[in-house]
Amino acid sequence: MPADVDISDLAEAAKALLLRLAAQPVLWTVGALTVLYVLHSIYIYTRLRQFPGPFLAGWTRLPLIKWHVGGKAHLELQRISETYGPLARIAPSVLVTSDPELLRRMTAARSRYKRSSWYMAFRFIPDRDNIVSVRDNDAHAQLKMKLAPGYSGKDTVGVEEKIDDNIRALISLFKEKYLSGPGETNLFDLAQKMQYFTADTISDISFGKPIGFLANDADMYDYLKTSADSFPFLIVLSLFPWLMHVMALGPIKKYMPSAKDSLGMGRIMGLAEEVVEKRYPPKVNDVHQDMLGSFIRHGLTKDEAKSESLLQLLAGSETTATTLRMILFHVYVNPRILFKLREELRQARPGSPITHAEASKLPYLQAVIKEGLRIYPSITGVMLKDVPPEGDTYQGKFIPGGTAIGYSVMGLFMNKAIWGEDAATFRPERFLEGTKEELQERDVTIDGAFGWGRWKCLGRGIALMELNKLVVEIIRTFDLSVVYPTHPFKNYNAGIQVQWDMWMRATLTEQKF
Ligand code: HEM
Repeated sequence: MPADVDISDLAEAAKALLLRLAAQPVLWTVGALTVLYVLHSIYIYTRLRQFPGPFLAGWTRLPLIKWHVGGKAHLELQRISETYGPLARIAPSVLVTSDPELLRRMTAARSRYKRSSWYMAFRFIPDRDNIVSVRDNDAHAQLKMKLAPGYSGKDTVGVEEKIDDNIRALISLFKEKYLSGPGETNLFDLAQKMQYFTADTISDISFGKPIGFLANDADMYDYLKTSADSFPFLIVLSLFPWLMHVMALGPIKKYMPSAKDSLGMGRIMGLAEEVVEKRYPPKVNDVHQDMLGSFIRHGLTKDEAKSESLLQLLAGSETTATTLRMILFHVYVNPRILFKLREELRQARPGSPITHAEASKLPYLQAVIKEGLRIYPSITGVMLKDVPPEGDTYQGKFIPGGTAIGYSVMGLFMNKAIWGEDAATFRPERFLEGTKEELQERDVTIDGAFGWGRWKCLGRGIALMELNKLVVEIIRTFDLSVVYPTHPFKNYNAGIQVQWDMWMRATLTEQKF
C-alpha cells in the first residue's frame, strides 16, 4: 500500500459504498438472484457430471433447443452417441441413450420410469389427454387396457379388407392418372400419394369411412398441409411444455383448432366428433365391430373417444407414410433388391391383394420392411422418460431421480456393433445373415422402431399390415423411376419426419409376379 493512503479513508470509502448499495434494493435482488442462479447451475451440473457430453450442454439447454429448431436433432444425437457413448448428457438434467438394453429396462411393464413433460406437447386438444400425452403410469395402463383390444384386431372385423379397399383405390389412381407412356413423363409426388393412402386407410379403420384423399386426389380440407405446418410448433411445445398450460387458457384456446373449423386439423376434429356423437350414449345392442365400437364396449367415455379417434389419424398417417416412402424409394433405386423381391413373389405366387398372412411368410420382404424401418425411422423424437425419484444406476454410475433420459434412434439404428460396418447402407440381407443370436438381437432391436414395453405402439399391427400389403402390390404392378436422382425428395425433421417432392415416373411392369 502506498505510504500516503490513510487506512481510515479506505474504511470510510468502503462504508459509503455499502450504504449506497444498501439503498439500491434492485441491485441487491439482481445480485442475489445471480448468485443463486450460479449456485443452482453448479449444483445441477455436478448432479450429472459423471456422464460425458458436449461441455455447454452441461450448463444450458440452448444447444438442445438449437439442434431441434434446426431440424437436425436426430443427427446431432447420433453424433453425440457415437462420440460420448451409450448414455451421454445433452442438457443440464437430460441424458440421451442409444443402448437397447437400457431402453428396454426403462420401458418395461413394471418399470418406475414415467413419461416426462415432453409428452404434453401431444395433447392435440390442449386441456385433454390422450394415450400418447398421458403421463401417469396407472392412468396410461387403464386407458391402454380399453384401447388395446380394438387396436390389436381381436375385437374388430374388416381391418384387412379396409386396407385392401384403399390399396385398390391407390392402384387405380396411379393407373388412371399417373402412368407415363413412351416418350412422355407424367410426374407425380410419391410422398404425397403415400400419405393420401395412409390417411384414408386409418380414417376408414377408425371413423368407418375414408376421408377421401384418394377418391379426390386432393389434400382434403388442407389437412395434410396444416398438420405439416404445425410440426415446427410441436417441437417448441415439446421443449417448453409449460406452454400447454398457457394454450389451455380461455383467451388463447379460442385461437386453437376447433371442431367447428371448415379447414385443417379443426375440420378433422369435427369429422371425428361427428362419428363419435352418433355412437353415444352407447346402445346395449350396438353391433359395430370397428375400433370405435370396441373402445365403447371397453368403457371409453365420449370425450376420451373423441381424443383417441383424432389421435389415431395423427399417430397413424405420417409415420406409416414415411416408412412406405423410404421402403419404395430404396427398393426402386436398388435394382438388385427389386429383382430379389420380385423373384420371391414369383416363387410364392400370393393372391392379389396379398394377404397379411402370406406376406408375413416371405423372408426377403420382411427383411426389406425391417431395413426400411431402420434406415429412415419415421419417429426420431427424444421421447423423454423421467428417472424414478429413488434414481437408477447405469454401468456403475448413479443417475439421480428426476433426470430425464431420451432416446437416440439414429445412434441405435446406425450402431455398427449391432448392424455391421455397412450400417449406413440399405441392405436387407443383414436381417437374414449371421448367427441365431445376432439375428435375434437385430429383430428385437428393430422392433424398437415402434417403441418398447409399456409405451409400445398400439398401431404396430395395423402399420405392418399396410406395409406388407402395399409394398407388394406396388412392386408387382409398377416400375417406378426417380425423376430427379440428384435431389430425390425434401425432408423436414420435427421428431417426426415429413417428406415431399418425391417425384416419380410410373409405368406398368411387363412381367407378372
Ligand atoms: C411405421 C409406422 C409407425 C411407427 C414407426 C410408430 C412408432 C411409434 C412409437 C415409437 C411409439 C412409442 C412412443 C413412446 O415411447 O412413447 C408409438 C406409439 C403409439 N402409436 Fe405408433 N407408430 C407407427 C404407426 C402407428 C399407427 C398406424 C397407429 C394407429 C393406428 C399408431 C398409434 C400409436 C399409438 C396410439 C401410440 C401410443 C401407445 C402408448 O402410449 O401406449 N402408430 N408409435
